[in-house]
Order: sequence, then structure tokens, then C-alpha cells
Amino acid sequence: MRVENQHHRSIALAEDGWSVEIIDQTLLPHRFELRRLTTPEDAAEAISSMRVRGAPLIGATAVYGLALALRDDPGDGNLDAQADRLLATRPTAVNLRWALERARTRLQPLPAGQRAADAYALAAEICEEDVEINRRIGEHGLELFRAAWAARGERGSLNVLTHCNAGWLATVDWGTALAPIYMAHDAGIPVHVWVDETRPRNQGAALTAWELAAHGVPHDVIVDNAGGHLMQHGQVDLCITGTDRTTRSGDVCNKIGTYLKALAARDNGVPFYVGLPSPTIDWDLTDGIAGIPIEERDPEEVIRVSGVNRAGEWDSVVVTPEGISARNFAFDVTPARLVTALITERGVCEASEAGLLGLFPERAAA
Ligand SMILES: CSC[C@@H](O)[C@@H](O)C(=O)COP(=O)(O)O
Repeated sequence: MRVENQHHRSIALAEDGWSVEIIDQTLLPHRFELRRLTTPEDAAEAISSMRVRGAPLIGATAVYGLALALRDDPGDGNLDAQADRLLATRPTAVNLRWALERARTRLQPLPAGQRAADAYALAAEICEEDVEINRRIGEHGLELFRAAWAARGERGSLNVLTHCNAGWLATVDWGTALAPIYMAHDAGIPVHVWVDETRPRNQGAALTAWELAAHGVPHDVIVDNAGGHLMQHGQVDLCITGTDRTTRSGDVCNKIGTYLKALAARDNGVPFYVGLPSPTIDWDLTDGIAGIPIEERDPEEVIRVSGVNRAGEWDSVVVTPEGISARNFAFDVTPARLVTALITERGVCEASEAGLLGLFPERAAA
């Protein structure tokens, strides 16, 4: 997508042809800065510190990290050790496992001398595929937005609520939940977005708002607990989020707080959609609540709030009493029954095993 009239992707090979350029998302929305990754350690650090984040983007970053590792040592031992290290950076988004398993399967049979070049080729392939997947999610989602716009008599604005950041920053380009929003806006539907701030890391307030502003999409940032109130007052036509792991039965794991929005949506008869790229489906799991590992991050992220102070400097302040205990659960699971539909690159389906297998019949035997 465009940043100050220049097209950017969230990750790309640098001009030198071997290092990897990312947007340092920990600096947004205050500073737009590219950062070069030159080692697998850089890639692992970028994922765990959330300089890069979002399920599809961390998968792509991990494979680039593997390519950087194989430049120095393409042997079997290093391939396994680096893949394991990259896999351990974040536990919840299944895209990381999907991308690294795909890399191991492809690279292991190759002679060591070919592995680095092939890892770069695979990373580029995964990035291109991701862009195409998200473009298609956008097109399928656009049809739902058109229907919602027609249902409200094409009057006022189409009010959409989203949680976290499932935009182009979370993927390679377009985004999952935000792709239909961009396409609807570009198609002339007057979309207005309620952006959940998404404590504690504020991906909504910092990243989604920044993306939407750059694209000219009208929006308001709201506190995480405002969505239910807005739905009760008819101010939300539909909700749409991304996902970090969706089970074959359609349970959706996403940023903490998603479940509460889905509950409020159900109570108020508001459709709740999920943009779901197929690499985010965990075909091995049927029970999301029992089976999906939920990342628990540093409580410091809850205790402190960071941003830019009145003097324009980075600052971080404590918002809790001294010495208190805090817990920082990063994701939750929305049961399939609360999800109106899943929007995949192959089309829209019910959030259920039958729905997903209707679009991905090749997975029936898995
Ligand atoms: C297309 S991104 C979908 C999800 O990855 C997104 O909604 C999300 O929860 C990201 O969490 P994050 O902790 O910022 O990596």
C-alpha cells in the first residue's frame, strides 16, 4: 500500500539482494522507519519484539530469517536449529509453523549449496502468495459489504468495527480484515470504521488508524470496551477481524478481546466476519479453546503505556500501583457458533468443518 506516495510492502528484499527490509512497527504511528535484518537473530528478535507482527507477516519473516541463516551455514544441523529457534518466537499464530514446515520440507532434500538460494526463492513465493490471497479475501469481502450497504438502504455510512490490526502491516500487503474495507472504500461505499484501540499493545490505535488515515478511510478510534455500547445503539453494521489460528471446525483465535466483540455482536444481531487466509487454518485442531496455545506476554505491557509525550519524545508511564501483579494474555478464542462467516481466498463459508471443507475439499482426509 502507499505511504507518502510510495508503494511499500511490510517486508521486502533490500536493494543489496540479500538483507531483508521491514517496517519497524514498534515506532508507528510516530515514525515510519525501515530496518534491515541481516542475521537469523535479527529476524527472531523482530518477531518476538513485534517489530513485525500479524500472523501472515511473521510467517514470511521467519522464512527470510531461515534464508539469512543458510547463507552462513546451510548444513542440516543449522537448518533444524534455526527453524526451531524461529518457531519458538511466538506460539499462537499457526502461520509461523506452516511457513517453517513448508521451508523444511522443501529445503531438506536439497544439496546444502542450493539451500540458501532456494530459501530466498521460497520466502519471495510466500510473500507473493500472501498478497494474492489477501486481494481475493478483499474481493469476496467486498460482496458482503455491498450487501450490507444495500441492506441499510445505501444511506449514511456503512459502519464497520474492527479489532487489532489485520491490515497490510499484518500481512505482506492489503491485509485480511482491512482488504474488504479498502476495496469497499475504493468502490465508493462510504465506509466508516470503528477502530478498537486494542490494549495493551494498541495495534488498533497505533497501526489500524495509521493505515486507514493513509488510505483516506474515515474512522474513529474507540476504547476496547465501547463496541457493545455502539452495537446496542445501531451504530455498527458489521464487525470484521483477522485471525491468528482457525481450527478446522471454525473456532477463531485472534487478538485478546475479539471474543467479547463477537458476543456483543451476537446479542445485537450484528454480523461478525473473519478474514481467513488458508495458511492460518490449523487442520489438525478441532477444539480451539482446548487446543490453541495462547501467548502470554510480559506484564510490563499491561503495567505501562508508551507513546510520544507533549515534547514529542518517546515516553513510557506506569498506570498501576507500585508492585502490583498483572497478567498479559495476548489472544482469545471465539467459538465458531459466534462467527457469521469466514472470508477466505476461495470464497465465503460457514464457520464449521463442513463450511471449510466445502472450499478446501483436498483437506477432507487430513
Ligand atoms: C492478518 S492479521 C490477523 C491477526 O494476526 C491479527 O488480528 C492479530 O491478532 C495480530 O496480533 P499481534 O499480536 O499484533 O501479532
